[in-house]
Amino acid sequence: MQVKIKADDKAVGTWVAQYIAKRINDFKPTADRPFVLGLATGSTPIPTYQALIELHKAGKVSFAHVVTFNMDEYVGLPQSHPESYYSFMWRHLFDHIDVKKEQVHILNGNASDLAKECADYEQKIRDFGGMELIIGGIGIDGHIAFNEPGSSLTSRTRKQPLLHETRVANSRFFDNDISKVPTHALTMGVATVTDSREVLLLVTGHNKAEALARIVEGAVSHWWTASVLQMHNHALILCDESACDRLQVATYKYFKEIDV
Ligand SMILES: N[C@@H]1[C@@H](O)[C@H](O)[C@@H](COP(=O)(O)O)O[C@@H]1O
Repeated sequence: MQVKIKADDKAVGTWVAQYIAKRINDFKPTADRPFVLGLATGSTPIPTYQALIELHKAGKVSFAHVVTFNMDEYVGLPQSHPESYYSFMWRHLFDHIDVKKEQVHILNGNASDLAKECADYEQKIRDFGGMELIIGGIGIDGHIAFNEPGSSLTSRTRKQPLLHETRVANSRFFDNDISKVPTHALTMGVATVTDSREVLLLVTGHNKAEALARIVEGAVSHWWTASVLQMHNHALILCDESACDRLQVATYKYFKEIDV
């Protein structure tokens, strides 16, 4: 696991967008051999999406042969709801780049058979040969996608109850009214995420400082599910200065020194 420390969330977004664009361009995707990209929601990736849109508009990257899979979606929230992850992704990224609806995959939290929806999603990822790169954020409790504390590190795409803490955090998108926040989500499992050949974790802001310290310095644990990235052979954490507030000085200096 490698850690790169940037000044702020904007610098993280710029770096990650340039990195994604380079990975897509180096891959030289075609219709028969698309680049399979995993994507996330939340406020953390927004600067990355803004920077990706700018790169696209400047002609530096095309998504014509990119296939996307989103990490998660709320259960029972209408797709048209402004806070569904479907709406989020179109609003913040897909509406502004050259991606067509059929290239985009987002779990359907209103499917009549949710278990089948999850199994089919896993199969679809496999049919595309697996994900080349996935980007994600973390919750304040260290969850990756919606893999709340206690999720098996070998878990697969499934329905997951949301912790009270997560619903409180996400209530800011629902008029600060926790009763409006869905109680369940469909989420890629931890192992679905780590099957990606490369994982980029974005961690910004002081409220993620404890999670970052646990994930980087703590033991691999189902209690801080993103800590599983310690076991991944191509995982990169992009964080900003304020997210480093709880790292040991030696850890901070080490990652600064080796990032040349
Ligand atoms: N399911 C999402 C996660 O994918 C995201 O990482 C997390 C943090 O969101 P934010 O980036 O807004 O702090 O929120 C939700 O729980």
